[in-house]
Amino acid sequence: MSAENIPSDELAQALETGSLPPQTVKLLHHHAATAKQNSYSPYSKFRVGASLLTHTGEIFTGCNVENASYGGAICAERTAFVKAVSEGHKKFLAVVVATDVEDAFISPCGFCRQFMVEFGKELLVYMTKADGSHSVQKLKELLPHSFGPEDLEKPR
Ligand SMILES: O=c1ccn([C@H]2C[C@H](O)[C@@H](CO)O2)c(=O)[nH]1
Repeated sequence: MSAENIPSDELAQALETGSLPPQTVKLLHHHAATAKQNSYSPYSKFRVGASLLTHTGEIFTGCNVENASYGGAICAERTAFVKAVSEGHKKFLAVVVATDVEDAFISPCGFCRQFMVEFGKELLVYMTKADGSHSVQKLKELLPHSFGPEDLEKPR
């Protein structure tokens, strides 16, 4: 976890407006890009880092971790989520994904979208280019008509 937490007024603004202040996105991208340096991706050579902002302002990071079995690879987003959840966090405001791709905003894979929707559809997903410029969408826009924990509570 980062020692630098995000101030509560910025978190309140994010909840109200559905976006984070530019300096917060910049900080989160910096953390994601730093985590990307630890990417273990000898097979794809596609480095990914993610930073995850909790609703109380903590930042967790992750990178993709590949495996000789190929199918055992874990994406950067899921690494960050698992780190945060296993430290007791379950409410999140935003995730920022960083790659080395220069001319496209890389968005989370379908598996990660499903994994993340478990913890809330309102999550802000910041997709970035290598230079830190970004595109942002809510998870519910990236994964419409999703299946989630609430469905398991429906009468059957
Ligand atoms: O949003 C993404 C997309 C891909 N990957 C990883 C999985 C694999 O290690 C490599 C190539 O797909 O990139 C991520 O970590 N996050």
